[in-house]
Amino acid sequence: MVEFREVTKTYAGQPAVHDLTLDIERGAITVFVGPSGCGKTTSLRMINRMVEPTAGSVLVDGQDVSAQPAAALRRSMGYVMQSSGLLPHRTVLDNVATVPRLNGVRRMAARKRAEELLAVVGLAQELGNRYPAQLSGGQQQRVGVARALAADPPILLMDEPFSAVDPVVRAELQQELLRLQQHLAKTIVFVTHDIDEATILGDKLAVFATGGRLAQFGTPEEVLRAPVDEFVAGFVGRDRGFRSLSFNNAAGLTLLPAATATADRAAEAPAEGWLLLTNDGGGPAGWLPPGQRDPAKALIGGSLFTLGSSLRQALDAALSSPSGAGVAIDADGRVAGLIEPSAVLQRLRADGN
Ligand SMILES: Nc1ncnc2c1ncn2[C@@H]1O[C@H](COP(=O)(O)OP(=O)(O)OP(=O)(O)O)[C@@H](O)[C@H]1O
Repeated sequence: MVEFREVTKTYAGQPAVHDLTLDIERGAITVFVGPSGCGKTTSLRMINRMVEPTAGSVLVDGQDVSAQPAAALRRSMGYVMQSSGLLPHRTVLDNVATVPRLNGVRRMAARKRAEELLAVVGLAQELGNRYPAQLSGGQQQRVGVARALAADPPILLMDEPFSAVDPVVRAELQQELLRLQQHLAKTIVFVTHDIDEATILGDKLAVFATGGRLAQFGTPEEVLRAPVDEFVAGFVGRDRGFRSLSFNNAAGLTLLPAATATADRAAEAPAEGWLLLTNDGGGPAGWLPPGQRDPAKALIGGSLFTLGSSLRQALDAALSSPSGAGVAIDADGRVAGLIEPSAVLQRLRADGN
């Protein structure tokens, strides 16, 4: 779909991108990741000719982009950037309708489509008549995504789109993008310098190194488990072993039975050992330490492990639990058992890791 062929871009003799050859898969999310100044944005912008290569070529669907009119090419791809790039003097709806209008869609039809897109990206209809400055940063980024999707382009270019919002909103936006992508199946090229964001979103990661060199191209799992050199190993960080647990399915993990009681029955439970309080629906509701059976004294539980999710979640549940044993829940949120940290390690050993 998008191919870089021996692409180099130099500024005043200095390489911003050096000899990049890369195939970007159709319908997948490819993340360009790497430290600041290593050529990610420059590479992205050569796809829609915002930047022209010094040497080499970029092909889209087999056609060299340099042979296509730049303005039309740019309109044929969605583009989302860090500052949402919205036009300040136009309402949200008009911003979203901009590209369809440029493409000749009639005003009413473009606005109707814009209204639908606000819903798609999770924004309330009434925000449509506001101006960008009247929205939060996270809302502005959602509008930016809606605007990029408005002309239904097959390719979406996203340059650090979520880096200006706080971590909670950022995590929400990442999940929204993944949810959208399940239906849309766009070819997405996403730039970030955050390896966590890259592993969450990417089907493939292209790790860039200083000097605009492509250091590694592979799935997030490959990059975390087998970095090709010291640079990539250093960039993906010291937690990479822990992070790569996200790729280990926890099926077969040994669960221990949990001693549970609802708050009104807690006093009747044996005094020894930790007691897991449950609510009426059978879900976890806090922990009582050995010897303590007063529900008002319950300790807040740790993170929960949902059956079927990754070993990373399982280990995190175990490590964050006040009792030292993580709580596993089923799809209905009911307590399914307990996870000891040692069970996670056993499971890993069985996997051969
Ligand atoms: N228009 C320009 N003129 C001169 N040098 C440029 C220009 N654009 C980028 N560069 C240089 O090219 C190199 C790569 O820049 P680029 O923006 O692609 O990096 P990046 O990996 O996206 O970094 P960041 O994460 O900080 O945005 C940098 O050294 C930068 O200073």
